[in-house]
Amino acid sequence: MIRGNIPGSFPRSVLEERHPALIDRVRRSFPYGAEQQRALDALLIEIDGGDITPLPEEAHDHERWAEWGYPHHGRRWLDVPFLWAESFFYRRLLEAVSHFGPGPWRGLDPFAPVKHAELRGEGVDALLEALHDLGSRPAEERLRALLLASLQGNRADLSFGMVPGGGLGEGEAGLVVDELTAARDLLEPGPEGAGTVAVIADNSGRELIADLALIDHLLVHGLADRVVLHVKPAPYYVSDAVLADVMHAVRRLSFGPGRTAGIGERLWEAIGTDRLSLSAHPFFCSPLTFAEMPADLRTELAGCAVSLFKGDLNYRRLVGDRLWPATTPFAPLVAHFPSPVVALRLLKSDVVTGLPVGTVNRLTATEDDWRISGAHAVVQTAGS
Ligand SMILES: O=P(O)(O)OC[C@H]1O[C@](O)(CO)[C@@H](O)[C@@H]1O
Repeated sequence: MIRGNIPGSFPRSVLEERHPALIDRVRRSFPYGAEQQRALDALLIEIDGGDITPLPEEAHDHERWAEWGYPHHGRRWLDVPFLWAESFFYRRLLEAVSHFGPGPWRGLDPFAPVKHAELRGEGVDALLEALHDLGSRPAEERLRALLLASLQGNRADLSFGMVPGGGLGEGEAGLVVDELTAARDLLEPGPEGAGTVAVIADNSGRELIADLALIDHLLVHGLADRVVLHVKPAPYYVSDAVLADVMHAVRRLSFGPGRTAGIGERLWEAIGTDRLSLSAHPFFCSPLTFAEMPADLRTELAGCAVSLFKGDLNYRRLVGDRLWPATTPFAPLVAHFPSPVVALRLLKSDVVTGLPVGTVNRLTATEDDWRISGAHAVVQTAGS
């Protein structure tokens, strides 16, 4: 189990450096009132070597977190499982800024300014242009490009596979595991039709726009009869998509150049007819792994033809947030999942599975931070 108590480790740097910096950034995002400022001060002190305190009893999800939090309350943030510590940190941050409170701050996304800046930025302009250009390429080529665009959505350079990898001769998009062909095979309709595809979203902005373009392609080309896009029910891990971000992204597409406007319009209509459904289950802001997901969500996902997992955090929750030897086979680790799986993931944390031994040796010999740098990626599949 990954924890933050190893000096020099990645999780430790997240808990000791990124989280305090994030509190600072949230303070600069909105002119919060004195009550919120005091609560942020208290959280800052607590995460700096203090003991974890539970949510206040009046919090709507106090009971749920009391259950999930047992037995971590009262321990140091560094000593509890990293996934739990990160999840609870975001929940506490929302508490500090009165996100669920009865007052005027209720519902304000503390990360909205960051998200909106990205949506207005040049990266999104470039992506929209690229999506327009992509429309003239053959459908088969487009699917591959869209899967790669979705994979690389949170990378700086979005040029559909033209991005150089980690300089290790990995070929397209820095892939250290490339099961794109198997992913496309899984998306082929069966004799009874294509069925429902679940997309487990990650970040808003560029990544979500690329995901939405992929979803449009699946619907237009009959690779999905219906798509369910699973987003977070509350702001989480800074840029993770919530429902409002989907709306902003669809509007951005609708007002985009050339063919991208058509993508936005089709998605708008698909939402209105439930061919594209939006879901925001509480599980997605919980500290649980997919092996522990509640029965209602498990039943829903079991009915899907394919579940497409985006990003690092979803990957950690899929295989378990553990220091697996990087050669541990991927498929058996996700055998608990009730539908076939496609994972599109940049490597941004210590959790890695399914790598060939030669690749692990090569990466270990040449780069200290290959697990966390985001320079490498995997497309992994399981199930049939
Ligand atoms: O947006 P992604 O791809 O899920 O990445 C988020 C990652 O960032 C971190 O929170 C580190 O800040 C990781 O722990 C996490 O897995």
